Amino acid sequence: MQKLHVIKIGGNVIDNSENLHRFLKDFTALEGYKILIHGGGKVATLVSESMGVEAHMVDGRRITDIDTLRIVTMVYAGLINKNVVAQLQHYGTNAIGLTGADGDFIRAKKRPVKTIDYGFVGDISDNSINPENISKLLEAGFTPVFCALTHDGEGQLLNTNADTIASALAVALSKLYETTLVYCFEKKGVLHDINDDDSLIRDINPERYDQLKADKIIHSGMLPKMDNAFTAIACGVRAVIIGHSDDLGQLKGGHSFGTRLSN
Ligand SMILES: Nc1ncnc2c1ncn2[C@@H]1O[C@H](COP(=O)(O)OP(=O)(O)O)[C@@H](O)[C@H]1O
Ligand SMILES: CC(=O)N[C@@H](CCC(=O)OP(=O)(O)O)C(=O)O
Repeated sequence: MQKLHVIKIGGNVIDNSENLHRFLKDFTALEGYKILIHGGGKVATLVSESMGVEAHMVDGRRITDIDTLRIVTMVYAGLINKNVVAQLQHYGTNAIGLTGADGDFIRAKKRPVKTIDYGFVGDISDNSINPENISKLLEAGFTPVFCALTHDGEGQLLNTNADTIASALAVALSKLYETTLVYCFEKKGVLHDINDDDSLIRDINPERYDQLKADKIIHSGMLPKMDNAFTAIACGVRAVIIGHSDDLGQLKGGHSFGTRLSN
């Protein structure tokens, strides 16, 4: 089996042009098949509020009414995706920018209304990604760059968390490739103390994760990220790394970095 890296980059890195450029250069230098997924929640919130549309998040998910959907479509599929693709072309990666609607690569279902109406937020279910179709792009020499939008197959775009898209892509593609999922953000990895980069936790298994959650060492945005990561491992992804975008270059020599999750 050939190797594949599925790499997600978070909103705080996208927001910092120096970090973003360093990351995109290191991403280009990484050999073999790769797919990039970017978030951009922070930029979407800024643009939304500048247009007079208040941003609401519940459990790390954006309440996406029709005005918010229009804004996130402009920001994720337009502003961020096309800038990332243009920079990657500049560094020498033949990137192709995509939403889940392009090529029918990622379908999702609008989240049903229970106690909360999330609006146009999509959940990805099993078999909603066809890995063979994405593989055709990889084999043709393209590097897919996905933003945080999916579609329902009936003409409706949906907003889907970028960590979830990365995990779902990694799981689907692990049927064809030996896949490593990498979550890059602005910290060294999962930390004992989020203000101390020297407090990196190098390995976490599900038992340790339960303990770290109970001790409130892991909280907020890191919770859904870890849940997505453990789901990926349970479903066939070979390894998951959570670490700083500046350290991606370490993968080049076959080294690891940040926090490594295992079963
Ligand atoms: N133990 C921890 N170690 C590192 N970050 C943590 C931890 N617990 C909570 N966090 C928070 O999780 C955030 C990352 O989640 P999120 O903002 O969703 O990431 P992304 O930028 O990739 O979208 C960090 O910025 C940090 O504030
Ligand atoms: C449904 C939902 O919440 N979608 C996310 C998609 C962007 C994202 O995931 O961005 P980060 O990775 O930068 O957080 C949102 O709109 O914020």
